[in-house]
Amino acid sequence: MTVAQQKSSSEFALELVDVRKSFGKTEIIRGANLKVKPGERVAIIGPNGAGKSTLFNLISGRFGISSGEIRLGGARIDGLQPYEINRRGLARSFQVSNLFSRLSVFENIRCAVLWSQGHRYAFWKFLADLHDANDRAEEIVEAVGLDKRRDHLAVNLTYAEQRALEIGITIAGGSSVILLDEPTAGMSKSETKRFIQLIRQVTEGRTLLTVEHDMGVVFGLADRIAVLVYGEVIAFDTPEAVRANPRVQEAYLGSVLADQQAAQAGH
Ligand SMILES: Nc1ncnc2c1ncn2[C@@H]1O[C@H](COP(=O)(O)OP(=O)(O)OP(=O)(O)O)[C@@H](O)[C@H]1O
Repeated sequence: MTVAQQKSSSEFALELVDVRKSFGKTEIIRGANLKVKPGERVAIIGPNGAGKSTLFNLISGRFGISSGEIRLGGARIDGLQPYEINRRGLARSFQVSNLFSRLSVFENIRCAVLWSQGHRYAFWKFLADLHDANDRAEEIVEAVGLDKRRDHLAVNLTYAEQRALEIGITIAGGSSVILLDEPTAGMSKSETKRFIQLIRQVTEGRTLLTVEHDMGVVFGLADRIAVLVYGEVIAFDTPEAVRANPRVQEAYLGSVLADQQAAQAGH
């Protein structure tokens, strides 16, 4: 049974309780609170330097927190190593540069499936016997729309296809909580639209957190939006409520939406 299939022992898939993080004397995350329900899609937005990437690094265990608590399905995960957090059901998107460029799409995803099952890099001789991993990898290749590219090397994929492969690798272990860092960055408008649809499909039934700058993606994908400003979550609500929130308008969204409208008017 994968972690995603286990019944959560908590009302919340992910909880941040007064999380703080300092680098040296500078406090970057200043008491962040967030309660994400199972199956919710949440976008974290905020100005440059607000601490969005840092928050992802804290949740996924790359950095330790200075104080507070982080809970996954009710159980504390702060203080654990990234691989331990991953085993408990939280997966963070790999960067494109972490793909095995000389392996095919299928092989990349099969590696991720095997890794999630506890195999490391000495598994090659057993590959032919690992039917379950093969079947699961086939399903994921299809789910991320790369079936026609199944046997192509990762290095030969287009950028958008590499990002799709990255999503496939992220979901391969069956994690219940998925963290995606700017999943559509660098894509064209039409690629972005297709990609939002793909993310919606492959994360169906899972909890999704994205860090995102593109407001089109945010409003197209998120059930709720967390607005991070100076290391604090100043609003966590539906897209409509966040858009209408005067504090958010003042701190962030007013200027972002004005910039986007100006950019569109200029085209
Ligand atoms: N490892 C680190 N050591 C010291 N300072 C850091 C470290 N990582 C991040 N910071 C600082 O923390 C602050 C928040 O950075 P972070 O990258 O989390 O913001 P962000 O909201 O993701 O920004 P952006 O939208 O520009 O990506 C910045 O001032 C950054 O310089």
